[in-house]
Amino acid sequence: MLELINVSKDYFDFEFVLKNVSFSLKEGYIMGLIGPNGSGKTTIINLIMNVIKPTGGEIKIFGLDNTLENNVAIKDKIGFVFDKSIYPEKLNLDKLGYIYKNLYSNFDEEYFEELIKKLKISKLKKLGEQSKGNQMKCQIALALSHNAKLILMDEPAAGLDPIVRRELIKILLEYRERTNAAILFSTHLTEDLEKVADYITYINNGKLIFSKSIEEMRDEYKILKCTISQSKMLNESDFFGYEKNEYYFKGLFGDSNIVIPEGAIVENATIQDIMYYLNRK
Ligand SMILES: Nc1ncnc2c1ncn2[C@@H]1O[C@H](COP(=O)(O)OP(=O)(O)OP(=O)(O)O)[C@@H](O)[C@H]1O
Repeated sequence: MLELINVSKDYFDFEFVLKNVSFSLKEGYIMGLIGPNGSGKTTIINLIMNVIKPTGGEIKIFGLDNTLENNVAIKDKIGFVFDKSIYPEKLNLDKLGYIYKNLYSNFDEEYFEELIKKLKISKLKKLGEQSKGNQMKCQIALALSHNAKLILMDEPAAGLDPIVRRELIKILLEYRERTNAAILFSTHLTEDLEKVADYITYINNGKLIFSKSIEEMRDEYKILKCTISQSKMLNESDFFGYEKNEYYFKGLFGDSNIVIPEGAIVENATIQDIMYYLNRK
């Protein structure tokens, strides 16, 4: 469905913003794209959308090279949300719905109306007169309105309140159920991903750190918490990252052979723990 093979991007030939990134996503699965600010998430989404060109590597969508000659066929089946609204501010959802109906071969008017109701947005208010969160909701309704088989979303939950974020998760799960689409979305809101993602792809500094299923991640990364005196018997180099002060030690590890000090607590790492401690190497 979506495959990135050794994709690299640099600007002005000197600084790589992405280096040899490879991962794939199958239909019917939801993948969260995570990474610190400036790590390359938006660049990846823009490359998949063919808005910018890679310096090296290949991107395949529905088995087709995402180059210009396949652009129309591919775009027809992609629903997208960018981190900033790309539509003229004087348009409203009513007009945009009309444009989408003419642009996409599978526009579903009934479902579009349903989404507008669920997201509680106005069809008639101009985009420029709507709050940032509501502009995002408009993009989401449009992205899901035409039976796209691949949904790409760059920070769709940014600026949404917690209630709407929950609704968005429900909508994405329902959409996947309806269409068996693949959904890739970038976010800093890792607790949302715990609820919805099947796979996590972690980018840091333009490099792929991992692309794994949530189950693999849970098996592979654990958190150990103990007092500083209990930690004396630990080998700190066994940890991907850790923090300690004069009272406690907390670290991320993966090796099931490490000896756990008596009284220490071992628990599953959250996505946020994994990002945080891998960054503290
Ligand atoms: N047009 C450009 N010219 C030069 N460098 C660019 C350009 N666009 C992006 N970059 C650089 O590419 C790197 C990755 O940026 P990108 O926007 O993909 O990160 P991100 O992971 O989406 O960040 P954030 O979480 O802050 O949105 C950054 O260092 C950025 O400065």
